[in-house]
Amino acid sequence: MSRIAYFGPRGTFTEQAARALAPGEELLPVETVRLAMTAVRKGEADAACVPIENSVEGVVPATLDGLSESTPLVAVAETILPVHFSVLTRRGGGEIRTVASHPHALAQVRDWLEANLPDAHPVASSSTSAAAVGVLEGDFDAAVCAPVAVEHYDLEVLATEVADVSDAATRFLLVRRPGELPEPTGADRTSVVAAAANRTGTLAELLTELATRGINLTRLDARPTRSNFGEYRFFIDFEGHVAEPRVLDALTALRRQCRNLRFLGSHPRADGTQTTIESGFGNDDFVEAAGWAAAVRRGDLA
Ligand SMILES: O=C(O)C(=O)C[C@]1(C(=O)O)C=C[C@@H](O)C=C1
Repeated sequence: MSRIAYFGPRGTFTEQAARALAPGEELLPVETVRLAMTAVRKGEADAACVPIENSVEGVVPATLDGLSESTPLVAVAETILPVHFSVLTRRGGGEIRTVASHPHALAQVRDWLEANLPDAHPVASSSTSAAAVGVLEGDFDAAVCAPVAVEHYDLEVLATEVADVSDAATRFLLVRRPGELPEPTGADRTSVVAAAANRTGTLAELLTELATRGINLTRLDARPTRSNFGEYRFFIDFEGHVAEPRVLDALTALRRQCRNLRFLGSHPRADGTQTTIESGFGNDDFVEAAGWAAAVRRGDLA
């Protein structure tokens, strides 16, 4: 049985994601995204489940930073969960003066809080279920949580299906130490992080390497390198799998442009969207062209 560390404590959306990504495996709740990754790096867990991006609030910075620091980890699977919250309070609790949750969660229920708990003060907690623990312990009066939290914490449900954007969703990754890659499926995502040099056109050069190979981007984010003010790491997700000749060709070109490039994995997309391949950019086109060039090199052209 594998051991899967996840961003906890028990009752987070990430726990739900971990159950979906690793059914039947042993789950290990840890306090932060970073500690979940550290558990994998140290060999205390085989994989970690972490949130990567939300359709309303965007990326989870702790996950991007965790993927670019220390020793490499690669994403081997992902899942997308719809995000509707439950608001939990202490049993028989009185006035609600503070309402706690993960900052990503609070940002997704701002309108609801304004309309329903206008006098409650929002307080950031390390995760949605850490907020539930805080309510139990008397630190806050209400918590905005994943619906499963109520199964773990003896709290009263004040509201369910709370979401300012009704079809909000969060994507989660399962990350491991580098090893065998998942097989390509035709609906895959490849991720890299590049610390590009601070000079004119570097980002444009990297993106051009993908564009000229007909590779569609699915996400682009920047995070500061933390060493020099104004220097960034670019997190680039794109369609395709590194087992495909055109993607491997693009990756090789990115590495040529940027020595500080980290491969973050190729894995099936949770939404099942097939890779769009325009005419002339197919894997067969790349193989045929490479064969032709090799023949030229050998002097074999008829
Ligand atoms: O705290 C949790 O329950 C989490 O799993 C984290 C997280 C996030 O960071 O995006 C996951 C889903 C929701 O969007 C809100 C919080």
